[in-house]
Amino acid sequence: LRPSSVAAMSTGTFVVSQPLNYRGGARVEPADASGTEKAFEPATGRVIATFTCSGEKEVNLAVQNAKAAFKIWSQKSGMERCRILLEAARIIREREGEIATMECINNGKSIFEARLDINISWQCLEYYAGLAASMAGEHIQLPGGSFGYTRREPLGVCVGIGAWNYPFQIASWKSAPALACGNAMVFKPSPFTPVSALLLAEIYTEAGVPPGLFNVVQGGAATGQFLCQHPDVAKVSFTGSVPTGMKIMEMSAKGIKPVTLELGGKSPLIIFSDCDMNNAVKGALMANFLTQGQVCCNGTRVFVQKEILDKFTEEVVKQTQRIKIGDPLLEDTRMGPLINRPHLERVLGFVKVAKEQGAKVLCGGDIYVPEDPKLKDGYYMRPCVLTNCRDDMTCVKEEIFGPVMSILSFDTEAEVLERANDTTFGLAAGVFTRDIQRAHRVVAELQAGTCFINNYNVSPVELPFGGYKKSGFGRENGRVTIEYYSQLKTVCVEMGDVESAF
Ligand SMILES: NC(=O)c1ccc[n+]([C@@H]2O[C@H](COP(=O)([O-])OP(=O)(O)OC[C@H]3O[C@@H](n4cnc5c(N)ncnc54)[C@H](O)[C@@H]3O)[C@@H](O)[C@H]2O)c1
Ligand SMILES: C[N+](C)(C)CCCC=O
Repeated sequence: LRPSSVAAMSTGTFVVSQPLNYRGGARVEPADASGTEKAFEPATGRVIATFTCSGEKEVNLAVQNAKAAFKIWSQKSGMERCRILLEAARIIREREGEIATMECINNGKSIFEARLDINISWQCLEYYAGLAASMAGEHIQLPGGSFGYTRREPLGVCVGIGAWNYPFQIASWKSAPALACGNAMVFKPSPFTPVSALLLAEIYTEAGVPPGLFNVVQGGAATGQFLCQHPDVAKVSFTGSVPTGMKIMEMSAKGIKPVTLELGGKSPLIIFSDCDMNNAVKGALMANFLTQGQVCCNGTRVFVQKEILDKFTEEVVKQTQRIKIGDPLLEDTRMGPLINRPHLERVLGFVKVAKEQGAKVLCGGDIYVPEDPKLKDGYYMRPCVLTNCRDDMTCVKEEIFGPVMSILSFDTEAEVLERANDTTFGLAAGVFTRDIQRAHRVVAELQAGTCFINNYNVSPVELPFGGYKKSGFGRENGRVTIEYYSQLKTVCVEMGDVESAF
């Protein structure tokens, strides 16, 4: 794939002809199989790749390659790792258009958003390159001239398993801190979006990592299980649903492997009547409709204080109806298709149940057929705003993972806090208010790993991201993630004689 050819690509033309596994610094066909999968272009419903899912033998080969590369990489100084990661970040930036185009074709998100995702990805590599160079232990003075020190050491071969909504970004968020700490990685993308992780693998190689440091194996649950159960894997970092997260944790527990779990959510967004209305409306759209609503941290339970309910709702509906749906590769498109047909039907099913349970559809919630004939088999729907919602409705309780916003009204701060926290999820939350004291008081009470004040779904790589409660544990991004990809060795040094108890 060369930048010029891919960047110039139009919807309905791309097919994958190269192998989709990456091992030992090159694309390879897997050594064995556990079935085949098809990847689609959601915009047209076309198959763009049919590929073999990796079996146990291929997973083992990838892990062995990673082990060999780990020996070389883990001996490098932080500065040496920093230079290579910076070079990888530079290449991603240079190839942003090509990578964004691939992401757009395979995932369906608009090219506008795909560029933002790739932008965040190279920033993530830059950030951890910087931290690689400054990673250090402590020196601790002990009595009698003795002393101790700590070494922050890598874990070994880490496994990354990704979801389909942010394919390149997830691969970057996992690999950048892992590699910065001196680890190797075997990454398994979602079988729905197998393509862009290969571009990252090629970029790492071009930047100068040892062959085998970052490998890609393709497949679904069976391949993922081989990875999690492999005895030479030191850690699993998983992004996906709560039910799969539970399985990953169970498998990892058997090998006493640390896990990072980035799982689903049903996050609250609280709009107080003293908010800046313009910003609150924009925030609600950002909280619900990025990537066709298929975002883990979306604020889909929008609690609006009664005094401004009508005005806010009217404006949200007006702006939602203006969202340009269609070919995701067109510059002015802001909403593309959902990931696949079954998922589209699942999301439409949630809207149907919401209506049956008494919610009112103010806009959207139905299939959208673009005028362009080549898009007629794509998976489009119109973004939906629901009102008359109650806390016990399915649309308010369950993660829909589609463009469906539920508006709920509230009277008091105490009431909305209790309702906002009444969920088993705890990924994110947001609050819009001009009252700075209230803003901080409210976020202190919200049971969520990431809270936004007067904005939503921005993700600076300097800030840790992750969940409370069933939304998982461990963090991605920020300085703290170094702790999730390294272990601390304590060295105790005696400068005198041994005082034996015997
Ligand atoms: N918290 C976050 O950062 C974050 C980010 C993106 C998506 N998500 C969540 O991901 C979900 C949507 O993604 P999805 O549908 O791809 O999730 P999923 O759980 O179905 O799959 C995620 C990944 O796990 C793999 N997998 C499935 N079964 C497995 C098993 N038994 N063993 C090992 N691997 C297995 C899949 O092949 C895929 O690569 C949503 O719930 C969303 O909220 C969370
Ligand atoms: C970049 N966002 C919008 C914060 C999404 C992070 C990953 C969640 O699905």
